[in-house]
Amino acid sequence: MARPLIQMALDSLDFDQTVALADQVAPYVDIFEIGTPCIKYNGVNLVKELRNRYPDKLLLVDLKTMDAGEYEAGAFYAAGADICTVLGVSGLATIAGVIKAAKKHAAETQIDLINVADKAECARESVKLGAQIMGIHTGLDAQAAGQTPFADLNEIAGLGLGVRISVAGGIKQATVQQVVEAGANIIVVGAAIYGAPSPAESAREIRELVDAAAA
Ligand SMILES: O=C(CO)[C@H](O)[C@H](O)COP(=O)(O)O
Repeated sequence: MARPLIQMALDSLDFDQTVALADQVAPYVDIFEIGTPCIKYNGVNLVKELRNRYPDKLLLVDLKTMDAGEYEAGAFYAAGADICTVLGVSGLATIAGVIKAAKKHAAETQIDLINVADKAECARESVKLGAQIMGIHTGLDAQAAGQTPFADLNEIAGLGLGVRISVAGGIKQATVQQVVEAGANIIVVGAAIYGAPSPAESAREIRELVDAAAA
């Protein structure tokens, strides 16, 4: 099995804390995600800062775009994003716009399937448009209501779409093996790392668990 990537969700609002957390976990993760509240608060300058600081890491900007896809995402790809997210619920015109912006910068587009009623249909149509990554995502509010991403991951992984699958939503040490075995190519972790007494130690553990599960 190809080594799954670990994506660190940087979900603080504070610019300096975000950069400091990235520095702590950098040895153990493959992708830095600038989370949605974080990018809304800090904007394109944080993309430029992380791009300059980490030229060799993948950088995902979790825009969760809902409209004006090409226009909104274009600025973030231009600033150095490798991947931007667009909401599946936004519709195919907006998804196509983000994909168009990504192509201009030789970058990629992730579809966030959060709250999409027919996730399989949305995923199939997005792949036809050229999206490279499907994001299975149980958001923080849904997590608080007791939901998990595992059933959705199994459904979308089972479609055999030939694109990478990302999974997010409370993933932690205890669930890493389950999501790797279910077929996730990108494991997103936020609170289980940034909420730990030692984020670096937690990231190191998750790296070991992901690599062991994929071996
Ligand atoms: O995109 C997000 C919320 O919308 C989070 O970044 C994502 O859910 C990962 O964080 P956690 O591991 O804490 O769930």
